[in-house]
Amino acid sequence: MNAPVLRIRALRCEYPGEAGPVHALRHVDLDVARSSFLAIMGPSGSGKTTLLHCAAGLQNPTSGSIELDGQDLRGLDQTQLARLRRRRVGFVFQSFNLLPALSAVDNVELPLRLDSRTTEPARTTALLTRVGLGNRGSHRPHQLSGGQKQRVAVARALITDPDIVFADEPTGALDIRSAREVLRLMRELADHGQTIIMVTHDPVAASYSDAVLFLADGRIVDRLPRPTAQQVAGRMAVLVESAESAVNQ
Ligand SMILES: Nc1ncnc2c1ncn2[C@@H]1O[C@H](COP(=O)(O)OP(=O)(O)OP(=O)(O)O)[C@@H](O)[C@H]1O
Repeated sequence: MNAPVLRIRALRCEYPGEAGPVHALRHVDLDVARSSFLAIMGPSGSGKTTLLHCAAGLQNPTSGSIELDGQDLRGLDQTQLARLRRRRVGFVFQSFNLLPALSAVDNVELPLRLDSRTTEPARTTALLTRVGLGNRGSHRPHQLSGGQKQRVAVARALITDPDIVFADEPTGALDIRSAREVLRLMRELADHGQTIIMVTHDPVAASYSDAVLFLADGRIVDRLPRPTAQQVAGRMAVLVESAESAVNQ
């Protein structure tokens, strides 16, 4: 593999808990290739969100290293981490997180404005066209369907030309048809060179990725390249069952 765009080594993350520390990530090593679409799955509480947040510079791990395109996040102070989040990564959330008072165009341009950078109307229009909403630029979120809102959110994530787009349950709030549209879009983006890391509970969503990483109890326990939804569902059933029997012991 060429130099990975994301390189994680010996990552551990603990939270304080009443009965001692909660080990959310125990020892995670991970290389993510540029232009790849990676899905992260695992039972509830297995550490998916923690891994996504650490990798995106939203949260400091307890120990271990994270390199984004060769830059070690460990040495960065909060201001530098905020700049890295604004410029080098994009986010897509289950709940869209669009500002209701702003048009689609203004929502897409928001990351540039927050970073005091100039906007280029032609680029915004091109991005909205790329996500299939070229004629919806003046619409506000309440005038858009769930799938359209999420496609605006994808365009917003792309406006800074990020190294990686992190998507946390991007189809969790969508009906099946809208979810498929968003997933097809993400697949197309990855085919055109965009690196995407997506946390999902949905085996069908995971089947759009190049590979699925399975977490259990804070560790990577399996990896499935070129996944089918059936294969993913089968592996998840085994992991959920063993997580449940561990809790009941
Ligand atoms: N802020 C926190 N304080 C204490 N414990 C936390 C905190 N955030 C997460 N945890 C714990 O860390 C572990 C991993 O949580 P995380 O949210 O990363 O899992 P997840 O796989 O994303 O779960 P889900 O699928 O339910 O969203 C869980 O045991 C969780 O209870």
